[in-house]
Amino acid sequence: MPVKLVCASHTPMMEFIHPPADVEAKARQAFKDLAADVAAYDPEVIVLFAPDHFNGFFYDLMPPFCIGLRAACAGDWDIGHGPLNVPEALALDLVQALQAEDLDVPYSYRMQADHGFTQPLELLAGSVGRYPVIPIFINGAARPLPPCRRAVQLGQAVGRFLSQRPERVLVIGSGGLSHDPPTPQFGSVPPEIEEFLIAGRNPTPEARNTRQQRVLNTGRLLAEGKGESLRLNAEWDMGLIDSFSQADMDRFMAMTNEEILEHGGRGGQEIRAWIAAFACMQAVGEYRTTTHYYHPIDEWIAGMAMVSADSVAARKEAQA
Ligand SMILES: O=C(O)CCc1cccc(O)c1O
Ligand SMILES: [Fe+2]
Repeated sequence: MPVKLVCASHTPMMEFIHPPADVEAKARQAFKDLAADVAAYDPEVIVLFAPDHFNGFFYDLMPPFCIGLRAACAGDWDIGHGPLNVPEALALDLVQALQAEDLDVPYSYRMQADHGFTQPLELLAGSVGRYPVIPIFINGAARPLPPCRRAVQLGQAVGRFLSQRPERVLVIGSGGLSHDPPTPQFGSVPPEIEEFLIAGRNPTPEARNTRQQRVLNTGRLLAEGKGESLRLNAEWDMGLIDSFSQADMDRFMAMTNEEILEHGGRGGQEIRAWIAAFACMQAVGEYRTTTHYYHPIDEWIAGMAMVSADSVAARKEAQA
């Protein structure tokens, strides 16, 4: 029944390209401090909302959401390998609880979890397999995207399910405040890239490397004030954090894809993961947030933020 939330940006570029040393040190320390909080909380299960980046989900069958009943690391950016520790019976119960609420949620017995999932598990939970985790994919990359209000509704329904459960739960939302990585967009790319977007699972190491170099190059250019990618937008990001802190779900129910793209860039669409996570938290009860970190880090193409939330009831108990 107790639920704690952590939402954080991800950026697999962390091990490959470096911002000024003091910026990097503070970001890493903030992740370490949060990981210590997570270890102290000692979750019995993690519910992880995260996007994919054409590593595990493709246009041959693109769901708006997907609950992993079994899942393994996709292997992109060399983060994590092998299976996630999914509590299969509990995940199946969740699917059925959502169905009972008329939410037609897709599920998978062979989900590939990319860095959207694996990086927060490594940074916040110590390793991919450390705690039982129910991975919930939210499409934030493949247009047409599910409306933000669907992420609110999904999150709330997951929260209602968790309210009925005895486990100590950590809810994680992974990804995007403002950032604009060079993820190819169907409709404006040549046929061979379209083919990749439709059926590009399990690429060769060479293909993976080519893609990653392109992302790293975009980071280099952004840090030099060059390139095509949208600048990071601290004002937009702080506004989002503020809305989450106020549990302003009305804003997210009405948030449009165009608005996100304009202010937050292509990667900004990943905000759906935070939206679902906070909607989940809100359905469990009143909460208070703590902003642990924010800094726009060009080299990492990330409005890098870390925010946690604890339920007011749990805080009162802790004080008593
Ligand atoms: O691998 C990719 O295609 C994109 C990697 C990537 C980079 C910066 C921020 C992100 O959120 C992200 O996902
Ligand atoms: Fe991402």
